[in-house]
Amino acid sequence: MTLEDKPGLRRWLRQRRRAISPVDQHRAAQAAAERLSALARWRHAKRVAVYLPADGEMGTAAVMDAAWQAGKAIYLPVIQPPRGQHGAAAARRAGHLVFRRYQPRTPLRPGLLGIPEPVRGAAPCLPLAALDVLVMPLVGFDARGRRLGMGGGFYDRTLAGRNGHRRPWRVGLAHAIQQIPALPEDPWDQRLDACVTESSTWLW
Ligand SMILES: Nc1nc2c(c(=O)[nH]1)N(C=O)[C@@H](CNc1ccc(C(=O)N[C@@H](CCC(=O)O)C(=O)O)cc1)CN2
Ligand SMILES: Nc1ncnc2c1ncn2[C@@H]1O[C@H](COP(=O)(O)OP(=O)(O)OP(=O)(O)O)[C@@H](O)[C@H]1O
Repeated sequence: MTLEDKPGLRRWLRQRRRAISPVDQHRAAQAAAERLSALARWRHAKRVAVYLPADGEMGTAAVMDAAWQAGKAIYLPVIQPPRGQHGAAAARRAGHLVFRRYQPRTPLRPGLLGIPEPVRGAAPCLPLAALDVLVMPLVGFDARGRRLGMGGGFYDRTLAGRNGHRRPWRVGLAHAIQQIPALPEDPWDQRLDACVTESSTWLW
């Protein structure tokens, strides 16, 4: 495997992430939540998008509890297939994300790729530009803020073409073992503004 091989890197990093024990997962998520809560951009944010962890991703329960307690509104990503099309295959090809409000009692249902999402109608949608902070899940990141995701291209497509607009601050949340020296970068890849792990805070 070379560092240019995104699918190989993804498999290897996902395996490492899944191998973290539940106790270590919990400890790491607490530590990462404290680090994130200390950042000024986070403290000043009123509307934040988070994710529900899957496949060993850094946990977000502590982050969400802290956000609710601080009076922030939380939003979760919902996969949208391209206009006029349906199903997981269409979503994978050209889908993007919208963000739905999530409160402690909002009903969830598995979305097109199996990750739970607030059900339609139960929660209002917010345009990306109205979010102050976008907490992004990731498979890998490097020392320059490049991000490797699960491979759907959803965050990349959702953020594409928004560089001149008001845009949320993009912070990755990850385990330290997800950092690698240098990731390959494709022209459509969207970089992180910051990344928080259980042991470090990176600001770019
Ligand atoms: N927690 C979390 N939520 C998220 C993302 C994410 O990366 N993490 N996404 C970031 O884009 C979007 C979902 N993207 C996804 C991309 C690929 C797979 C995936 O490959 N899942 C299975 C196969 C499931 C299937 O095909 O039905 C797998 O793990 O192999 C899942 C979600 C929105 N929500
Ligand atoms: N702005 C875009 N316009 C069109 N296609 C895009 C765009 N961004 C990404 N894609 C497509 O999405 C696919 C997956 O991209 P990539 O492997 O970089 O995903 P990822 O960053 O790992 O996933 P995610 O953002 O969902 O976490 C690529 O094949 C690419 O063609």
